[in-house]
Amino acid sequence: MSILVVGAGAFGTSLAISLGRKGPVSLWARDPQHIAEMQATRRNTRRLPGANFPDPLTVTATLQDAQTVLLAVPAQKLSGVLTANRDLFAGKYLVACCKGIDRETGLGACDTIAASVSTAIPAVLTGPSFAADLAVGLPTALTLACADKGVGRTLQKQLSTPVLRLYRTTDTKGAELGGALKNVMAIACGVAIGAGLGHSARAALMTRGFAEMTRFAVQHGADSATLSGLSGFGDLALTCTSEGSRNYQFGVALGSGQSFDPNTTVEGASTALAMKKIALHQNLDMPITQTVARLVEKKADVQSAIEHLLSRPLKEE
Ligand SMILES: NC(=O)C1=CN([C@@H]2O[C@H](COP(=O)(O)OP(=O)(O)OC[C@H]3O[C@@H](n4cnc5c(N)ncnc54)[C@H](O)[C@@H]3O)[C@@H](O)[C@H]2O)C=CC1
Ligand SMILES: O=C(CO)COP(=O)(O)O
Repeated sequence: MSILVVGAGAFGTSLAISLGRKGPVSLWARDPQHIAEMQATRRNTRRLPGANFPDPLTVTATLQDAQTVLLAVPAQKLSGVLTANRDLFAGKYLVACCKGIDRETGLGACDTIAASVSTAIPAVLTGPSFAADLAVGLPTALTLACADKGVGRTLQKQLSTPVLRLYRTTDTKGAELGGALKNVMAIACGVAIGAGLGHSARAALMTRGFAEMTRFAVQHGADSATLSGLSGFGDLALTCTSEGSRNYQFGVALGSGQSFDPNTTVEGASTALAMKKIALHQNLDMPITQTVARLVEKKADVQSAIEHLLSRPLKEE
């Protein structure tokens, strides 16, 4: 069964390389010059230098007809890509590989897919995985979530490799919310480290952040066990403690008053704003997410954000 990867950023490219070591896979990019470069060099030097393309990987300018489509564009671009390709994607297995909530609609990836391509079967591939690790074949374990059990089994088998181990669940809500919210917590942890608050403060933020993620996800129909798995706790652990994470790096820059390249994909920034809106509408207490949103919007400075979090009423854990 054929595989198409949509989006030749760091993650899409790493997935295509990883799966291309097992069999045929097409990698679609939107920029003709980028495509020509990748076809000539058999590398993606713009986004993922250092990993060669295996022979079965084809770089393509036209979206190929494939039953399994991995959507590896940033979350804020997902809806546009789906709408533009509604007919081609009808009836396909659409696997969202992005980690975020749409700022306009407040929807996660599966609901965004359902809203744009109602006949497709949505799935989510998420969990702790740096593109650079995956591309060079380092062992990685991810969650594959699909509400349709049969399709979930098919995708698990098709997308697993000897070094990419997929665990299956039907809890798409838990998987996508874990991946989206951990990015917000990674920004918060970066801010703490950047502002010199120390590792104990980071551990506190990770723990209270995990409680916040789980509370929100369960209220929205997720299973708390999913949040404790690779897509929640696993990715939180990786992203909040690693300088390889762009969300964490963005937080460090905010916390230390340094500039940050605005072209870098930082999913947690948009997701914090989306979540802030949802929390307001649903009257939910999400102190860390709301604080990150205020920092992103420049409605608070780091010092007042820290003071705000520390002055909240004392409560039971
Ligand atoms: N980089 C990583 O290690 C990982 C990234 N992810 C997730 O993967 C998603 C993509 O991230 P990256 O690949 O790292 O970002 P990236 O910034 O490296 O690449 C994004 C790609 O999307 C393409 N793109 C943007 N808008 C588009 C549109 N409208 N149509 C077609 N293509 C478009 C860009 O040209 C670019 O190639 C994010 O949600 C991220 O959270 C997940 C796991 C690991
Ligand atoms: O999601 C990731 C690792 O699992 C990548 O994190 P960043 O987007 O913060 O780089």
